[in-house]
Amino acid sequence: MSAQREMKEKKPWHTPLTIIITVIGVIAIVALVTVAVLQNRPVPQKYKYGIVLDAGSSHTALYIYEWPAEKDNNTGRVEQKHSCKVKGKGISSYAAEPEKAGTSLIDCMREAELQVPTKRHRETPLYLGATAGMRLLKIEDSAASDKVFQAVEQTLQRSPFYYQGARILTGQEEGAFGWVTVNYLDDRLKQGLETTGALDLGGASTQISFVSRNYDISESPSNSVTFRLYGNDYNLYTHSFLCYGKDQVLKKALAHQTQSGPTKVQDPCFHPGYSVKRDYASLYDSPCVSDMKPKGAPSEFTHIGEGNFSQCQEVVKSLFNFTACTYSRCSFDGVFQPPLQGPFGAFSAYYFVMNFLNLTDTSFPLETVKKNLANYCATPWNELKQRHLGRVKEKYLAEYCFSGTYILTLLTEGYNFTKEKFSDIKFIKEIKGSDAGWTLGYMLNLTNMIPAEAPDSPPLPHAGYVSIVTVIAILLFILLILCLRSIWPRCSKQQQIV
Ligand SMILES: O=P(O)(O)OP(=O)(O)OP(=O)(O)OC[C@H]1O[C@@H](n2cnc3c(O)ncnc32)[C@H](O)[C@@H]1O
Ligand SMILES: [Ca+2]
Repeated sequence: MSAQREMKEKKPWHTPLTIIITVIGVIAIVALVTVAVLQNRPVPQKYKYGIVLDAGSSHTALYIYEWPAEKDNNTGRVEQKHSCKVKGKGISSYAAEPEKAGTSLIDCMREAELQVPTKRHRETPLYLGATAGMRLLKIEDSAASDKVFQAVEQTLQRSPFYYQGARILTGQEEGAFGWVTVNYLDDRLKQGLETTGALDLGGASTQISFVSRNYDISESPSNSVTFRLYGNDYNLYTHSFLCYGKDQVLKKALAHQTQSGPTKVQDPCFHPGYSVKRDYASLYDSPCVSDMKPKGAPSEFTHIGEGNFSQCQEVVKSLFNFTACTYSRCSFDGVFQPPLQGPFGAFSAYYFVMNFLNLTDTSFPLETVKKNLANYCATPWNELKQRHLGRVKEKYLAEYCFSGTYILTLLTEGYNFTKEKFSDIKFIKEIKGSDAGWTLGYMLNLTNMIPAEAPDSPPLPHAGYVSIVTVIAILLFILLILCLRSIWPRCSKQQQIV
């Protein structure tokens, strides 16, 4: 009898009640873990889309962006899904035959229809933003600019997407949205990190945008844009220089060298052995140079290369006005610029040109970069053609020496990037798979996808919350078992005594 009692006292959890509690506990824990795993398994992602057409001076490009459908209220990342380069030149080049500006877009619009799932077409916003090419056409011939827009609108309205309009961006918008794109893609805005300045070099205009601490925005209000993004305030300095894109600045350089109306121009910015006939009418056809056209010039001139970097730099420098400045400090042409600050990302033609010239590595001293460019400029034209033609457009190849010289001069003399500051510049094409440019920032702004305030988020991520609940449940269960183990012998003892 006493031996039996001892056995019961030593193994109280072998009673039917303890076994039932243990089984229920195990089932509860398995159920809890299963729910947690199922809840956290990846579900097939649904996306939303947005389309922006960048109608630049030299060409038009279509960008498709996508973001997770259930997260569009500010937490999902917007990424570039696809881009399409419209064949031919920019829409402003169709001033004489505006319908063609519309039809030129059709191929890329078809591509977009295939890229965006059909059931999303009607809700996908579609925007077109035109930049410096259309700004110049509007100055030159406002009626022609309107006709180009009408033609473009006709094509876009026929698309199945949710067309939201076509317009010319101001230079300020172009600069500011380029800055938003770069900093959004780098995740600098959400985290409130120091921002990256944006340098954009187009065909007809160029933009510089950066945040400069302690700068007085009231000194030049037209150069300042204020943003409140994710709970942080930014005072952005931005300026767009019309006629300082690389195509228009080349016209300015040639205009500068043909003021006496010569039949022959010896140009230090083109390679030795380069010789091409050009006509005065097409050189002076833009508002950037039209008022400089020499009177009584012949119909054409021979453009001859000399390949001399330092002389080329003198020609380029002469295009900037460094004397007129009514502010405390200026970049050039009397434009206010606060002190440069922070890292910079330089994209579009900055990247195309410096990448071709193998000069994107800014850890090299500026002097070395200049020496390499000087060697390149002195290379005979025939040698370059043999090396690159077939892979590089002849027009681009002929102009890399000029463009490289312009880029270095603009950065160092124009914006005042000193030897030390030069290494703060990174030449970039894209960030995490999305092209650097104004289009993404433009769409994020128009779709209100960057909130002014930081979104409130739960203190723990979902997976963390489930893990903690599971661990606590297991601990409680163990506690219960321990408790039963210590109480049960006494209970059973009492039962036995009774
Ligand atoms: O911003 P805007 O001034 O309106 O002009 P855009 O948008 O058309 O200008 P891009 O950045 O597309 O191109 C800038 C310039 O670079 C030229 N370009 C494009 N690809 C190039 C390459 O691979 N090599 C050299 N130049 C290139 C292009 O013809 C333009 O003159
Ligand atoms: Ca551009």
